[in-house]
Amino acid sequence: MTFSEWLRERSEPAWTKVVEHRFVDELFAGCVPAERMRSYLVQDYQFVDGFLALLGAAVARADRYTSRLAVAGSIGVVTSEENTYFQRAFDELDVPESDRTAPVLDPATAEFRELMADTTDKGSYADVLTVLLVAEWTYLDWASRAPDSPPPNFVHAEWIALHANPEFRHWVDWLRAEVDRIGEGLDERERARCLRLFQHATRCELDFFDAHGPVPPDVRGDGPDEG
Ligand SMILES: Cc1ncc(C[n+]2csc(CCO)c2C)c(N)n1
Repeated sequence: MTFSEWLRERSEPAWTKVVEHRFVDELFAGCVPAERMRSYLVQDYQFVDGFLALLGAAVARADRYTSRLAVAGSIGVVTSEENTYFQRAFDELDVPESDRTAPVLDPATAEFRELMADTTDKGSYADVLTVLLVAEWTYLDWASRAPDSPPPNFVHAEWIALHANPEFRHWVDWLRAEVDRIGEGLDERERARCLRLFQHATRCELDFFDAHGPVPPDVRGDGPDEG
């Protein structure tokens, strides 16, 4: 078993709960209510900000030029196609300026950003890759379940298409191979540390989807679900 497979297996059942989340099924069916799609994307834009900083740390800490190049290539995607999607979706969903730039963060977003910020500041190249891998691989895995026919609304359809395409698969394949390569040089303690990070990031992904329902109000404890 490769190191990346081991990390994922040891992060069950949370991993599969992310990949098969109800939010994903609703997205495929094009029936995430606008209010929930809005809150998800507003929070995710804040996630992507921290994620971009983490990609920067990967460029800085990579042990060779070809790895820096591969990571830098993915930065181009986040800053171009992905960024225009957010702007167009925000327009479609009438997201006010304040929520685009400085929304109140959900606890799930805040925790994920803290994990990424800590890793950006203090993590080794292996640590940085581990957190990146969870964020990319979970998204590839859920998107791989997408039905052939896209939902009619572009906000739903493009969010699926951004993660269900051969370029994205290629990038995640590269990340996995890179984690496997770096994993070979790690000692026991460093591997255990990567596993803890992988499990923590997987839990953050699950909390992130859970925060955008549908979860009964008594479970979230913050009033009726308006979706
Ligand atoms: C909570 C959360 N986790 C993971 C992703 C996936 N993701 C983040 S940036 C990016 C661009 C490709 O490199 C992708 C696919 C997300 N959007 N939101």
